[in-house]
Amino acid sequence: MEDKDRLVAVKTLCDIDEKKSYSNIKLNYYFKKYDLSPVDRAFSTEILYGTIRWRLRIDYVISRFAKNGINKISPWVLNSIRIAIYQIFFMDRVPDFAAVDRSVEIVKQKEPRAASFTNAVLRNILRNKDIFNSINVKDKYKRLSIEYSHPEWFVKKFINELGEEFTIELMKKNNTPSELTARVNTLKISKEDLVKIFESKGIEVQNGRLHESIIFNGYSNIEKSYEFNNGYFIIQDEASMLSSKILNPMPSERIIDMCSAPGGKTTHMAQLMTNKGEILAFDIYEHKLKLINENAKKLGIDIIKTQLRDATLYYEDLKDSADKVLVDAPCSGLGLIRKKPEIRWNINENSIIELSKVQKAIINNAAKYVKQKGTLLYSTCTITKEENENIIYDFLKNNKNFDLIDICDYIPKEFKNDDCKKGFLKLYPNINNCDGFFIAKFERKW
Ligand SMILES: C[S@@+](CC[C@H](N)C(=O)[O-])C[C@H]1O[C@@H](n2cnc3c(N)ncnc32)[C@H](O)[C@@H]1O
Repeated sequence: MEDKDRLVAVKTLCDIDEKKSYSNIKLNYYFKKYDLSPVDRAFSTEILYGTIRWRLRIDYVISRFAKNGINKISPWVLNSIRIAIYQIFFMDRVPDFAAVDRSVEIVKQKEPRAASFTNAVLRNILRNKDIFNSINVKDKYKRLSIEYSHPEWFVKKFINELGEEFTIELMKKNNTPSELTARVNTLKISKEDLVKIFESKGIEVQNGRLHESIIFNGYSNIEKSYEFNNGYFIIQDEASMLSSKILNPMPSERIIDMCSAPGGKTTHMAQLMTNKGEILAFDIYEHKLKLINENAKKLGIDIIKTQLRDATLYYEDLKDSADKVLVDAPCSGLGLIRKKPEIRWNINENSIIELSKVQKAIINNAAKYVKQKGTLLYSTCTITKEENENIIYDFLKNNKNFDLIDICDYIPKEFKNDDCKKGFLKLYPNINNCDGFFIAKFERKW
């Protein structure tokens, strides 16, 4: 079959819309099914993520040419049109006619009667290319929402909380792909030795901003490498690494990780503990616990004990039992929009409220497992107040035996701001060039 790369992008987009599939999982599934070459995979990936990122802006253009409105267009046809528009406006190397013709061909495969409509809409857009840059909407929030392709509630919420200039910078950054960052597994190899191996293989890596972090320069197949499969490194963002570093687990301590899968932080803590001590790692999904065990095995770690537990429930057997407890809570993930651009379309203000209830339940249980003078760390990969500041201040109100503690010593200058003295750190992609993240550390006083 011809042009499998674009077909894969359309199929993945339809699965995301209709079955709420995860983009990365579906994309990999279709890569294998259609046996795509590395070059085709890169092309599909660019079209897919670009189209998801710019969906609202693209749909605005379509809506100006589709007489009966965008809602009347079937997902197959709509997504075929969307990918063509992405190529026309964002990919200089693709000739306009190729973008149009290929999408018309894809439409023909499933809905031949819609081919002439697709052709007409796309050719009309080509004749009126200026429209992409003339967003004819008076309302400021709506206009910014279209211009930067983020939901309107997101624009309003963050302009109210962080100001217009900051929110625009945040959205601009969210629309750029992130670097591929990895954590060197110092239990198996030093950073210097791993970098030397990569250099000898012509794989470009840069030193990261943390002792154990490195950054790959555009190498997309790194997870197929011998070094990855032998556990010399794991893919992880620096913001996520900071969470374990700030908790500062020590060899021979007993740690509880309340929400641990797939084990990025659990295995990092084990690494910081030089694989000595004990980590109880919980998750609510059995299949996700398997991922932790697989990761730990690959990384040469044997101090992690995975257990199927619901962190919103209280377990008497764990009372006062841990030196340190990590709550890396399930959250809206709005700090990860660069890596998972669809998050912005799947989350709304109600889901944030629902998640904050789960987060409250988890942190309050976690506190009961901390020994006297022990520590509790709360983190999320999101930037909403509801899931971060509100949670920790509510927690302090209900747990008078805990205090926030200064975390400045653990934070390199590129990530630091004055809040570290108060005991927390909020990271933004546009400021810190990492995932959006929140970390707060408490000590149990009595
Ligand atoms: C942010 S992720 C954790 C990421 C992990 N700490 C890491 O660094 O790789 C949140 C995890 O919480 C799990 N989870 C959601 N609800 C839970 C619950 N009630 N109890 C325990 N785990 C839960 C999810 O399955 C998910 O794996």
